[in-house]
Amino acid sequence: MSRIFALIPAAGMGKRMGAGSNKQYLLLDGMPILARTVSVFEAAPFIDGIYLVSPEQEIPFCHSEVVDRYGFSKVRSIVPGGAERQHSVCNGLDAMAGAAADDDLVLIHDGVRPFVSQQVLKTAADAAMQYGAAVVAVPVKDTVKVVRGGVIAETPPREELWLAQTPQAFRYGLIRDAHARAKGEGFLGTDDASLIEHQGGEVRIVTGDYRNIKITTPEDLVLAEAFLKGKG
Ligand SMILES: Nc1ccn([C@@H]2O[C@H](COP(=O)(O)OP(=O)(O)OP(=O)(O)O)[C@@H](O)[C@H]2O)c(=O)n1
Ligand SMILES: C[C@](O)(CO)[C@H](O)COP(=O)(O)O
Repeated sequence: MSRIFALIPAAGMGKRMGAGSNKQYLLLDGMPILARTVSVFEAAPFIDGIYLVSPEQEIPFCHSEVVDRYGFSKVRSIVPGGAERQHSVCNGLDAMAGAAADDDLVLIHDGVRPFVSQQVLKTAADAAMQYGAAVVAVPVKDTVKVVRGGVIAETPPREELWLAQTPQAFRYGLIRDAHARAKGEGFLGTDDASLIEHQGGEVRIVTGDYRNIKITTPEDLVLAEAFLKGKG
C-alpha cells in the first residue's frame, strides 16, 4: 500500500506581498498562514508524513512557532529552501529519499494556500495513485489573452483553460526523476507539473476549489479574512 507524503514549500520571500513580508508567517485570525496550511495535512488521516521547506535561517523559527507550537507530529523534517520554488521543492524531494519509496505518493502544496480541503487532497492523491501525476485546477472565469509586445496575440478558447493550483500530486519516483532531469537541463518551471510536461509526460487535471487561493498580494489577505468569516 503506497504511503502518502506532503511536501510543503514555504521558503519564498513574499516579494509581491511587500518587501520583508515573510507572508507565510502573516497571521490569519491569530494563526500563521503556514500553520493553517500544515494543519490540514496534519488532520488528514491518509497523510503519513509532512516535509516542510523553509529559508535556512528561519528553520528554528518554523520549528518553534509552527511545528512545536501547533503540535504537528507528522512533520518529519524542515529542509532549507532554494532561490526558486523549483529548487526548494527539489531540496525537499531529496530530503525524502530515505523515507519515500518510488511508488509512494507526494502531494506538493504551496505553504501559502491555507484553504485547501482534505477532500481536495484526497482527490489529488487518488488521481496520482491511478495516473502517476495529477494537478488540482479550476476553470478560468475570465477571457484570457496571450499578449506579446503589448498587443493581443491570441485568445485561447476558454473551455480549454484552467488555473493550476496545488496540491500537485505525483508518484515520488516520477517527480524526483523529473526534477533531477530539469536540474540537469537547466529547465525552470513555475510549477512541478510543467517539468513532466516539458519531458513529454502526461499530467491529469482534477477539479479543485476556487477558495484554494494562493496568498500572493495584499488583496488576497482581504479575501482570506472573508473566507475565515464564512463569506464566500
Ligand atoms: N524560492 C522559493 C519560492 C517560493 N517558495 C514557496 O512556494 C510557494 C508559492 O510561491 P509564491 O506564492 O510565489 O511565494 P513567494 O515566492 O514568496 O512570492 P513572491 O514571488 O511574491 O516573492 C510559497 O509557499 C513559497 O513560500 C519556496 O518554497 N521557495
Ligand atoms: C505552483 C503554483 O501555485 C501553481 O499555480 C504557482 O505556479 C506558484 O507560482 P509562484 O510564483 O511560485 O507563486
